[in-house]
Amino acid sequence: MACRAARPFRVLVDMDGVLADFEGGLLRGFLASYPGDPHIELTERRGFSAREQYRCLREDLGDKAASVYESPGFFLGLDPIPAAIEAIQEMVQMPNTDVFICTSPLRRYEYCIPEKYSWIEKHLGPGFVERLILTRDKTVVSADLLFDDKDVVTGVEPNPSWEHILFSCCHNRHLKLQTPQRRLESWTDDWRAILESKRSR
Ligand SMILES: Cc1cn([C@H]2C[C@H](OP(=O)(O)O)[C@@H](CO)O2)c(=O)[nH]c1=O
Ligand SMILES: [Mg+2]
Repeated sequence: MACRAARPFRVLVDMDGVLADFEGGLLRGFLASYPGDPHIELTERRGFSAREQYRCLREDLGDKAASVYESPGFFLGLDPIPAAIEAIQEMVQMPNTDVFICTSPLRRYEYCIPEKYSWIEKHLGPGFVERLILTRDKTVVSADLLFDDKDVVTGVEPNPSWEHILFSCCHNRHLKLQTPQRRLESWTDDWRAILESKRSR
């Protein structure tokens, strides 16, 4: 029987909270749109859903927070996470490595989807748009690693092929990981070591 050559190592990189600063953009947009209302400082953020935490602060604030990220221009206007652009540009050049950006669109997708494409083109160039995977279920995408700021990434596949590396973000910083779960603190942390350790397993 013919042997199949091993495929290149495959990395999925999440977008919001990992490449694009969703939380910083939300706070900035909220303060601009609702200056008289209470807000949540980034150091006080807990839990993945900003809408839920704003709703707990005061019932009407959940919808106000959502109105910020559902507005035209929100996703395109997000700042890159520090050192993210340099890191993914370097990663994509690594030999025997395939890199994809794997992101979930909002349910209200009309601005979010085209703006995610435009953001990639703006910050990483048109060639990178080819690497964009949009899915509400990341568990069905096969890869070796997934860098994602969401603490629990679930879907229809109970045993995803990737190892989830939790990317630190204001809403997950306080979480204590269960062994053997791993974290990347930032793009200035040693992401190369994570790739190499997984590659050699
Ligand atoms: C509603 C919401 C969305 N998002 C991001 C996650 C998804 O992008 P990503 O998969 O790139 O992290 C996108 C749609 O839900 O918006 C947050 O990060 N926090 C939120 O509270
Ligand atoms: Mg994310």
